[in-house]
Amino acid sequence: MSIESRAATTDDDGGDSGGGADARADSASAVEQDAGGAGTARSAADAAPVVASDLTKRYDETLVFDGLDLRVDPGEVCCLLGPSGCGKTTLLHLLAGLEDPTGGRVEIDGEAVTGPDYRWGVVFQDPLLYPWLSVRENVEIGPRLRGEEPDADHVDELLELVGLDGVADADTADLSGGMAQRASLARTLANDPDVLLLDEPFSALDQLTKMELQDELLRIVDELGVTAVFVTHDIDEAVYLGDRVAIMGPVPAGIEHVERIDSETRSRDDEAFLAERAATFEHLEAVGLE
Ligand SMILES: Nc1ncnc2c1ncn2[C@@H]1O[C@H](COP(=O)(O)OP(=O)(O)OP(=O)(O)O)[C@@H](O)[C@H]1O
Repeated sequence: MSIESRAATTDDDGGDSGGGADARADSASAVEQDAGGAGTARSAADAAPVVASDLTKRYDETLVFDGLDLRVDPGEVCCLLGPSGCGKTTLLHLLAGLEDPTGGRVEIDGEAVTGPDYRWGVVFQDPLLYPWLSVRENVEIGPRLRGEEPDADHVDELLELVGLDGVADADTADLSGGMAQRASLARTLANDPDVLLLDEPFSALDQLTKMELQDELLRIVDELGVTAVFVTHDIDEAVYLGDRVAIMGPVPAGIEHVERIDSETRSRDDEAFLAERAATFEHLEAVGLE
C-alpha cells in the first residue's frame, strides 16, 4: 500500500492526519488490522511515556537548565521550541542518553535512560547516511549492527512507508535532501523504536519538502504508535506537529510554558491554527524570542 493510500485509509476511518494521541490510537489500530504486514504497527495506547524529572545540565560555566520536569504521554508528539541556545538539543540528547545529566533522571517506559538505545531512536538534522551503502542497506544497518538479519518484508514496508520503495537500490549520493531525510527516518524506524527523538530534522529542507515531510511524519507516528519529541525553532512547525509545545526560555530557564494544541486545528490555513500560533508566539516573545 502506498503512503497516499494509507493516508486515505486513515481518513476513511474518520481520523485526521494528526488528531492527537487519541486519534493516533484509533488510526494506529485501524492500520494494525489493515496492515497484515511485518508487524510495524501497534497501538498508540502501547507507546512509551517519556519522563524527565528534576533534570539539571551544566557545561563548565553554563548552567543550561536546573530542575527541569517534562512528561510526554504515550503516542503524543511534544515539540521543544525556544530561542537559539536555550537548550533544546541538550534536552533531546539527555532524553536520548547521548549525554549524561548533571542531576535528575530520564525514564522511557519506566526504564532509566543511561545511554543510547535502539528503543529510543534519534533523527538528526543531518541525515548522516553511510555513503558506501545503498538506501536499503542504510535502512538495514540497525538490525545488522545488533547481529540480527534484517527482516526483508519489514524493510520493504518501511521504504514504502517513507516513499522510497522506488529507490531502494540507489546510491545515497543520488538522493535529494528530502529523500535522504526519509531514508534516515526509515533507518531509525527499522529498529522499531518506542520513541522517536527528532532534532530539527526538516530545517535544512525547502518549504514544500518540509511541509510534505511534516505530514508524512504525522502519518508515520499515527501508524506506528510511537511517542515523539521534536526539536524545532519554527513556530509553525511546532504548532502543526505538536500535541503539546514546550516553550523553553534562555538558559538556565528550561521549560517555561507548555501549550496544549487542539488537534482539531491541525490545518495550516485554519483560523484556529492561526490563533494557536499567535498564542504560542506570545509565550515565545515572553521568554525572549531571538
Ligand atoms: N558540548 C558543550 N559544551 C559546552 N557548552 C555547550 C555544549 N553543548 C551546548 N552547550 C551550551 O549549552 C547551551 C544550550 O545549547 P543547545 O545547543 O542545547 O541549545 P539549542 O536551543 O539547541 O540551540 P539552537 O537552537 O541554536 O540549536 C548553549 O549555551 C550552548 O553554548
